[in-house]
Amino acid sequence: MTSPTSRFPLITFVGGGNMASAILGGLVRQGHPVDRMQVIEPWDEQRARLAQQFPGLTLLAAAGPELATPDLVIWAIKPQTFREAAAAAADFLGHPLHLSVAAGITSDSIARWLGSERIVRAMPNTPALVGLGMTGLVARTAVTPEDRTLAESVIRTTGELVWVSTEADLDAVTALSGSGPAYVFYFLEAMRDAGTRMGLPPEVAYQLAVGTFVGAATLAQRSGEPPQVLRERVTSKGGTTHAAITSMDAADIKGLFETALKAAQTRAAELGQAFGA
Ligand SMILES: NC(=O)C1=CN([C@@H]2O[C@H](COP(=O)(O)OP(=O)(O)OC[C@H]3O[C@@H](n4cnc5c(N)ncnc54)[C@H](O)[C@@H]3O)[C@@H](O)[C@H]2O)C=CC1
Ligand SMILES: O=C(O)[C@@H]1CCC=N1
Repeated sequence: MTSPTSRFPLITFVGGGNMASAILGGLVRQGHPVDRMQVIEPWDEQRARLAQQFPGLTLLAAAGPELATPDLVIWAIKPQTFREAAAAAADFLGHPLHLSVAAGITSDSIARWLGSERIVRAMPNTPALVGLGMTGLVARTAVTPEDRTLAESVIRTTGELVWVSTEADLDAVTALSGSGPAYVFYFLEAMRDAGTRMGLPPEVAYQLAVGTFVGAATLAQRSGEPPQVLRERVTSKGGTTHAAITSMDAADIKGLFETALKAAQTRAAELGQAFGA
């Protein structure tokens, strides 16, 4: 007999860490039944955590015959362990769509390991945990429009998405929005610490910094105006902002930022080479 929830695709996660939890959370929030999802996660403590967070979820310590039936397999493991996990799963797999969130690992490698061409690569970010993720996606040529729709429907539960044309573009996405939340947290630390050195209590400095990021990002999103216009509106002639931006320009913060992002992009390609096939 057909289960009343069987209209939902059956999804298996390989790896049940941060990213898998973020996507699982998004799916559950949007009403995807837990009995249409399963997770392969070898670490006992992490399985216990998932069991508590998502009661009723099927949790498996290793790949097995359960992998024959899913419509979608989400690879949410580290680039370093992907090859080993793929080897352990390959013999059990049916013919699902594969969605990988691993940084750097190319779809050529994944296709070779899994013997499948139906591969979408995604680069999400951790704000997916609160439904405000930003994900870049790229599809291998064999991926059908229906496959794209399935991948989109899953990722959309975690926030916004954009499709890019090439896997090289996905390395740039990785450097920009994949790693990007860490840059924001880094600035939050710097602003909190600077505020504290200027005499504010740390918690007040931190509250001001977070509120400023949320407010400025929301303003940029809603106004649709270019960031330099928004910046100029803050910058009074001969005023305080001008003093700060002049100091940042003198230190070439924008140039340093570009160097940093290019380092992340290069690292994504290196991970693909080092841990791919
Ligand atoms: N954390 C982030 O901000 C982002 C991470 N990513 C990518 O997501 C992937 C996963 O990252 P996280 O979730 O942060 O890592 P994580 O370390 O939180 O999760 C990985 C999980 O995989 C499990 N695992 C290890 N070997 C396994 C195997 N053979 N089979 C099944 N599971 C296995 C580990 O026990 C762990 O729980 C990485 O490839 C990373 O590049 C992508 C975007 C953002
Ligand atoms: O740092 C990393 O390698 C992963 C990919 C993007 C964010 N975290």
